[in-house]
Amino acid sequence: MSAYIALVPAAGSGSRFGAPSPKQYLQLLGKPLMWHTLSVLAAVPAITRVVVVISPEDEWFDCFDWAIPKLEVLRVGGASRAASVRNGLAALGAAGDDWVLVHDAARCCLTVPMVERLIARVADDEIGGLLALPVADTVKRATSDGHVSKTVSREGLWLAQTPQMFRCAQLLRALKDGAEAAVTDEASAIEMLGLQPRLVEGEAQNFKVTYPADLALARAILASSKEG
Ligand SMILES: Nc1ccn([C@@H]2O[C@H](COP(=O)(O)OP(=O)(O)OP(=O)(O)O)[C@@H](O)[C@H]2O)c(=O)n1
Ligand SMILES: C[C@](O)(CO)[C@H](O)COP(=O)(O)O
Repeated sequence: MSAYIALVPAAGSGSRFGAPSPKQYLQLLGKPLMWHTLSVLAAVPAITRVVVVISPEDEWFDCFDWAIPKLEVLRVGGASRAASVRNGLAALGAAGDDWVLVHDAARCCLTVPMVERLIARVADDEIGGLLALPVADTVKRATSDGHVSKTVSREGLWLAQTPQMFRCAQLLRALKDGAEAAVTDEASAIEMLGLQPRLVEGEAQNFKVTYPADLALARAILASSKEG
């Protein structure tokens, strides 16, 4: 039987957030932000390993007591998200047909049901798939000076989230085939092989903490989920 392995790229610097430490280590309800992310993945019964990829120069990870079951750390992060994922996959020691669920450290409001929905919808799929959200607003293309050049049909447009779930060997091949420079997510690399990943409905709360204002929203969501 194929295993399900969570791989969490966490080697980014959080330049858009602009905090003194990378955003994945900011305090959120008394824990580092990515503690919430890793805890959810570890709580999914089907997932047997939760592997976090940090930078070789990371000076923060060892400052915290993570106390998360199934957690492993690899200090093989690269210069881009895709390089961190590729290096992590290469170092995993997984079987080629194992499933890897790549999830951004910075998407800390993920829930167990979201992950289970992805697994249930994709496990029988040949290729794999990802959580994503259908675009709900009117979409504008901008001119270079910030005016509307045209309104784009939202029909068939989705916003990619994570986890993104693929077979280990196929994803590694996709990321090795020179795709790394061109892709911002795993699905794009798979698409470059001519394949069509499955889209599975995500949720708005599974947003990526990117800018400072995002932290208050993440705090509110996590606090209310603990109250309920
Ligand atoms: N070289 C990199 C760059 C990013 N990431 C990870 O990829 C995820 C999504 O990236 P993003 O939100 O863009 O994070 P940063 O690169 O840290 O942010 P920024 O682009 O603002 O610098 C994050 O969990 C981040 O830590 C990574 O592992 N290795
Ligand atoms: C993978 C991703 O989360 C999909 O939306 C996203 O592309 C990663 O963040 P980045 O800002 O593109 O690095």
